[in-house]
Formats: sequence, C-alpha cells, structure tokens
Amino acid sequence: MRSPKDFFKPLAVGAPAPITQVPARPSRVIHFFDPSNEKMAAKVPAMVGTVDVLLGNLEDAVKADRKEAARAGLVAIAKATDFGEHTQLWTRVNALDSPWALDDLTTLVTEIGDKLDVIMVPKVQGAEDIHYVDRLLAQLEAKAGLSRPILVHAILETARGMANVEEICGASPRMQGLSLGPADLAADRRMKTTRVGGGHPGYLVRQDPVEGDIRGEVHGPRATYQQDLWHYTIARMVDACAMHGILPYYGPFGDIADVVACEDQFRNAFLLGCVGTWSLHPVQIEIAKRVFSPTAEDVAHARRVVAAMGDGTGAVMLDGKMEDDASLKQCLVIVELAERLARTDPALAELYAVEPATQEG
Ligand SMILES: CC(C)(COP(=O)(O)OP(=O)(O)OC[C@H]1O[C@@H](n2cnc3c(N)ncnc32)[C@H](O)[C@@H]1OP(=O)(O)O)[C@@H](O)C(=O)NCCC(=O)NCCSC(=O)C[C@](C)(O)C(=O)O
Ligand SMILES: [Mg+2]
Repeated sequence: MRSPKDFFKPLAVGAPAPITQVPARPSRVIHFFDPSNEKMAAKVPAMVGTVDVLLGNLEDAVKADRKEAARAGLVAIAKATDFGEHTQLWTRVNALDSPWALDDLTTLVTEIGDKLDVIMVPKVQGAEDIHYVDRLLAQLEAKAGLSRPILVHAILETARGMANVEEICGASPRMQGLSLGPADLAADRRMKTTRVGGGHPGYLVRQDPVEGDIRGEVHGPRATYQQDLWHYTIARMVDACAMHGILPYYGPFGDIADVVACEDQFRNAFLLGCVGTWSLHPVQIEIAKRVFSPTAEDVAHARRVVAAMGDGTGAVMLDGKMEDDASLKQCLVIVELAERLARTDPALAELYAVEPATQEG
C-alpha cells in the first residue's frame, strides 16, 4: 500500500499529475462499438453528440482473428474524429492475461492517448491489476508527452473482483468507476443463468398460501414476483464507489429486443445509485439517456423540498410527508444531477427549466 503522502504523485518521471477528483462529465450512456466492424465503425462519427461516451471495444465480442484490426480501427477512428465537448472516447482493452492487452495499452496510449478519456479494464481481480495498469499508463503517458492522465474503469466480472471491490476502487487516483459484467460474473460464480444481464423467471418469491391452499386449487394460483438477481451486486458496487468517490455503472443488457425489461434493469440501477449504463445497440441509447436523467416531476418535487427547507435544517410537512435535513440531501442529489445534465443537453435544460445563466456556469 502506498503512503497517503505519495498517493497523488506521478508513477513515472514526466507523467501528468494524477487527478484528485473524478470529473463530473455526463456518462449516462456508454455506447459500445466494434472498431473492426466496418459498418458499425462507419456510424461512429455521426454518433458524436448523441451519446455521452463512445467506447471502442477490443475485448469479448471481437473475434480473436480481428483483435489487431479492431485496435488499428480504433486508432484510425480516434485520429479522424472530433469528439467535441460533450462526447468522451473510451476503450475496453483485452484482459490483462490475454496475448493482446500489452499491445492494446502501448499502441492506444502512444497513438491516441490525447483523445482517450478512460480505459476500461475487464476481469479485474484485485488492486494488483490496477497497480499494474497504473504504472504502465504513467510510463506510456510520459513517453507520449501527454498533459492529462488517462482514467481507469474496472469491470467487476469475477467473484474475486467482487470480494476485493473496495480495494479495487481505492487502488489508484486514476480510478474513474466500475461497471457490472453480469455474463462473466455469472459464469465465474457458477450461477445457473445463460443470459447477458437482466432477470430470470425462476428467481422469485411466492405469495403465502391462502387458508393452507398450497397448490392454489381453491383460491386460485398464488402470485409470484420475479426478483432482481443483481440487487446485491449492484448495491455492493455502489457502496464501494461512493466510499471512494468514483462512479458506478450498470453494464450490458443482452436481450436487445426486450426494450421494456432493459429499461427496468437500467432503472433499478439508477435508483440504487448508478450514474449510467452501457448500450450495445442503437436501440438502447435513448433508453439509457432517458432512465439516467431524472424526470421533470422528480426535479420539480426536489426543488419544492429545497425551497421548503429554507436553511436546510429542521423538519417541515409537505403534502402530508415529513421532510428534514436527510430528505433534503436526497433532493439535492436530484437537483444537482439535473443541473449538471442540463448544461450539456439543451432538451433537458428546457425540461428542467434551467435558466441559461446556470447552463453556462
Ligand atoms: C448485438 C449486435 C451483434 C447486433 O448486431 P446486428 O447487426 O445483428 O443488429 P441490427 O439490429 O441488424 O443492426 C441495425 C443497424 O445498427 C448497426 N449497429 C448495430 N449495433 C451497433 C452499435 N453497437 N453501434 C453502432 N451501430 C450498430 C448495424 O451495423 C446495422 O446497421 P445498418 O442499418 O446500416 O445495417 C451488435 O449490435 C453488436 O455487436 N453490439 C455490440 C456488442 C458488444 O459490444 N458486446 C460486448 C459488450 S457486453 C460484454 O462483453 C459482456 C461483459 C460485460 O463482458 C460481461 O457481462 O461479462
Ligand atoms: Mg465479460
């Protein structure tokens, strides 16, 4: 463990100084594309401004014989594209034990390090993985003469990674956030699902029998309620991120056609504290943006509570409900998020009735 005195010192001579706070840029939707897929890659420039993050994926879902093409494709796209003020460029590199990870990192940082905001590292097992990437990035940043550090985002997709989640979050000042990797995590835990995220009809609770009618022969079938398989994992991830001042994200929802369940899964994550999610297909972009932006009603209610609470202390009644210092803090989370999003999204500025002066702030 590094001394707290050294934590914010660069890990290589000539590397940029580490940041002390994760930049509060919108990242409601991290849109994945395969840079080796020419049809998909051709769509990327037109997506600038429509998503918060464009992520060139080099890992799973890119065929083994297309890994070099994906890396080269991402370099070409990054060089040719102006990502503007409001769309970030991220990448997901191959796993650290794969034959491609070292070349991914060295090529991307030296070729397009000035354009890359965040590197997503899959299958992170513990702080040692982040320490390895941290030092290597510092060396590469120094070599490339970069003036700002590239941030690191870990995917939680192993039981060991979950068990070490707090130490992963605190392993480096580069840590920007965590995403859930439900497919690999399910496999590693030996869960009995066969899906990429989302629920399962067998994971449920059942209404108590009425008057001992266990089989529902007299009173009709007992109601069942499907439960969220990912509740524990997301809640644990959110706590670890909040504790370390970094950002939690849901991850992929593989049933592209089921836009309804996708929205539900995203909203569960939003309500539990996540700031964004991934989109794998264009159809998921609007869902993610909508779900991870508070509703106009939530913002209006939060503002009423803020106004009613005056100096922020004590207790008041509003619409029959008690509001106090703690409910005020929740409302401030909503108001601050709305105002931050409104600064980069004119439609939301209008929806939330944010004054132009605030937009500039
Ligand atoms: C699902 C797939 C195969 C369906 O691809 P498709 O071509 O069959 O879909 P489509 O509906 O026919 O596509 C319609 C149009 O949209 C385009 N399109 C389609 N997708 C995109 C996209 N993402 N970005 C930009 N454009 C896209 C596509 O090229 C097509 O263009 P066209 O109308 O001109 O013909 C395809 O969307 C895809 O490959 N998406 C990305 C998948 C991916 O990145 N997976 C990895 C992340 S999840 C993961 O790794 C798990 C995790 C975390 O590790 C763990 O849980 O363990
Ligand atoms: Mg995975």
